[in-house]
Amino acid sequence: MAAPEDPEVTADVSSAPAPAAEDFAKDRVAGERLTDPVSLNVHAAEVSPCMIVGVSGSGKSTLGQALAASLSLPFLDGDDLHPLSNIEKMSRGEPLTDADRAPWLVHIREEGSSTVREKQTAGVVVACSALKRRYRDVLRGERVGLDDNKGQEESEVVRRAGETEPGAGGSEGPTASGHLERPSDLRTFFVHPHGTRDVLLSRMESRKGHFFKAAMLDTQLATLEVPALSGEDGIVQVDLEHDTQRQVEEARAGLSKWIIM
Ligand SMILES: Nc1ncnc2c1ncn2[C@@H]1O[C@H](COP(=O)(O)OP(=O)(O)OP(=O)(O)O)[C@@H](O)[C@H]1O
Ligand SMILES: O=C(O)[C@H](O)[C@@H](O)[C@H](O)[C@H](O)CO
Repeated sequence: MAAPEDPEVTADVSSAPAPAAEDFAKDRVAGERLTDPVSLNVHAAEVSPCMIVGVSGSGKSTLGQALAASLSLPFLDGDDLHPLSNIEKMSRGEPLTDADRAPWLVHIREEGSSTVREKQTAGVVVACSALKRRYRDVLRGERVGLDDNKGQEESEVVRRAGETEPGAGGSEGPTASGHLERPSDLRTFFVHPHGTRDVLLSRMESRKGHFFKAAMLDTQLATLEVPALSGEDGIVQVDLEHDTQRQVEEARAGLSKWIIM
């Protein structure tokens, strides 16, 4: 995958402190669900993650796996990369805050870039809710503040975590371990399956054994900043009600505006 132009690097800093490695669910950490890596036939040096974003139950994992297979790229599921504390919180029916999501978003960006490096692929497809524009900016590798007005204490957590790591250049993004790539190294695109609350609710209610409670759908919808309406670059919206194969075709058609496939 290749992108013709670099996104602008933001000046502000933030993300949250990275939980220790052992805080992340060992059996969920990236790797076991990766598809076999095969490079795309592309003609430029840059590689690109493609993030499938949206509220719970919108079909991110289903579409992400299918799109990854279609593009012969590895797939990562953001749900597999949450710290255990986030899983426990969502299982109790409590929505995550910006401070809960910040280290997770940084971890996803890092896993995406390390997957590309290790598997030597032209990109990676990742399912991740990324409900707000600032979350997507973190996934783009930009330095942004995450602050959901939960009070000074959380803001402070986020601010401290965003302090530049020793040795990090002024234009480099935030990182749990101090080595996130510059945004231009790994340009990011977003595919959003978008549809109605009724369809989302019926999909979630028919899903058994998932940690996410259907009642939290409304908090997700209230939090969602619809990517196509947020003035962002690199956004493809697909119809939630279309079958997966059709969504893959829509996603590929949209991405072809920026990516040589
Ligand atoms: N295009 C589709 N048409 C009909 N059903 C679908 C489609 N895509 C996914 N589903 C179904 O909807 C449910 C949710 O899908 P999926 O788990 O992929 O969503 P998700 O956004 O990854 O959810 P979460 O973030 O909560 O894990 C599943 O039961 C899945 O089989
Ligand atoms: O941002 C969030 O609140 C969370 O990431 C959720 O969206 C879950 O990860 C997922 O969607 C549930 O399956």
